[in-house]
Amino acid sequence: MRRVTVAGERPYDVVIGAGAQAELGLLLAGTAKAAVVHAPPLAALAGAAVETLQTAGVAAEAVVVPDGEAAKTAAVAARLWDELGRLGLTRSDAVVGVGGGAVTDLAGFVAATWLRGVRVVHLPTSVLGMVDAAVGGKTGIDTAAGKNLVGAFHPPAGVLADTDALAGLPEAEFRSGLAEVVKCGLIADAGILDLLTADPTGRRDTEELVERAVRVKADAVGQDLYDTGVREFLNYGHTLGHAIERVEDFGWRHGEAVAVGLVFAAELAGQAGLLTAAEVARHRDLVAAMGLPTVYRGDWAALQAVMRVDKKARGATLRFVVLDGIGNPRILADPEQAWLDAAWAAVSEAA
Ligand SMILES: NC(=O)c1ccc[n+]([C@@H]2O[C@H](COP(=O)([O-])OP(=O)(O)OC[C@H]3O[C@@H](n4cnc5c(N)ncnc54)[C@H](O)[C@@H]3O)[C@@H](O)[C@H]2O)c1
Ligand SMILES: O=C(O)C(=O)C[C@@H](O)[C@H](O)[C@H](O)COP(=O)(O)O
Ligand SMILES: [Zn+2]
Repeated sequence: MRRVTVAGERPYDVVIGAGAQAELGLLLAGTAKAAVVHAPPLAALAGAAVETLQTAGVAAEAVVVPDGEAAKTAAVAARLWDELGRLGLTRSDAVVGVGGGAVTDLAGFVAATWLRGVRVVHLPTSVLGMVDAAVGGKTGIDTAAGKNLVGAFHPPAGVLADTDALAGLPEAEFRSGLAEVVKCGLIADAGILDLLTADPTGRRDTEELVERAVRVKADAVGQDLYDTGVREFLNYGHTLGHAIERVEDFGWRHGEAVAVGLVFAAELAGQAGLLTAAEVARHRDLVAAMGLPTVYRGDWAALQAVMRVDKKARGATLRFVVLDGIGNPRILADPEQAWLDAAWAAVSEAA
């Protein structure tokens, strides 16, 4: 089993490997009650988690929420608070999130807010959840204005990334998760880029890729839980990516939108003279080889309006994560409109 410790006020481990789920009973030993939150497609895995907990003496109950991004709404959060009330969940009890990033974001947010904070343990079941969403304590839901606009920083008590769960993950979801992996490679770990260049499917080296990406995330989060410094670099590709998700009414997969956002950010850095043409091409070629989109045709004015509510914006100042050379992220504030337009042209008009 691979283990990555996330530093902080209450450090916790991300356990990665086949059978990691079995550690759930140990993690929550002595807990009286747990609510196991999951969407319908993960009923079997959630059922197994409930059984593991019951065997460990925890009165666990499954609570079903809608699948995918539809779970990340205020209405669903309110229903979940009602469920926790019905179960009588107290401050010594716990919430368990079983599923992709949408479910762990919701479960984490509800745990952060219920009684002003109860423990949450995540059992991510998608690549994206394992490498990113379940780790680091960013929790949240969407609003009409955009992605993750309501939320809290609430680190989990533990993350069990059981790679056996990936057997049932649809191929498109697997690929989508790899967008966050290649993001980590581009901002911090050339080894990830080498592995994905050798096998762009990510199938040959899945566990190593998951561990490496988790290490990149843990390193940033351990230094900057509250997103005021180095953690912002984990948002590489997300300024346009989140805007695409919003404009598409959350019908695009997160990783697919981020993939286009990575190419856009590289083009922007090219315009700013921070990346060479070859480095920009490396972004596009690798993302394309991984079967992820590099092109998006849409309403540029609408996308720019949504980007203004990106969490990195400060007042009227738009701030983008860009690379000053591969592996060297920095913030680019208020880029020239001509650079933005040229980067947009490059992702929207590409043949
Ligand atoms: N909190 C964070 O730091 C953070 C980081 C990255 C992404 N996110 C959020 O995560 C969400 C995306 O997560 P996602 O890509 O996992 O999407 P998702 O949670 O919407 O899951 C995608 C689909 O895959 C299914 N699925 C998941 N695991 C499965 C399995 N093992 N077998 C069969 N089906 C399975 C789900 O039921 C769903 O239909 C977005 O809302 C994004 O904003 C959060
Ligand atoms: O953990 C972070 O910090 C990230 O930026 C990771 C992102 O991949 C993730 O999508 C996150 O949810 C985005 O956060 P937001 O603050 O831009 O909503
Ligand atoms: Zn993301």
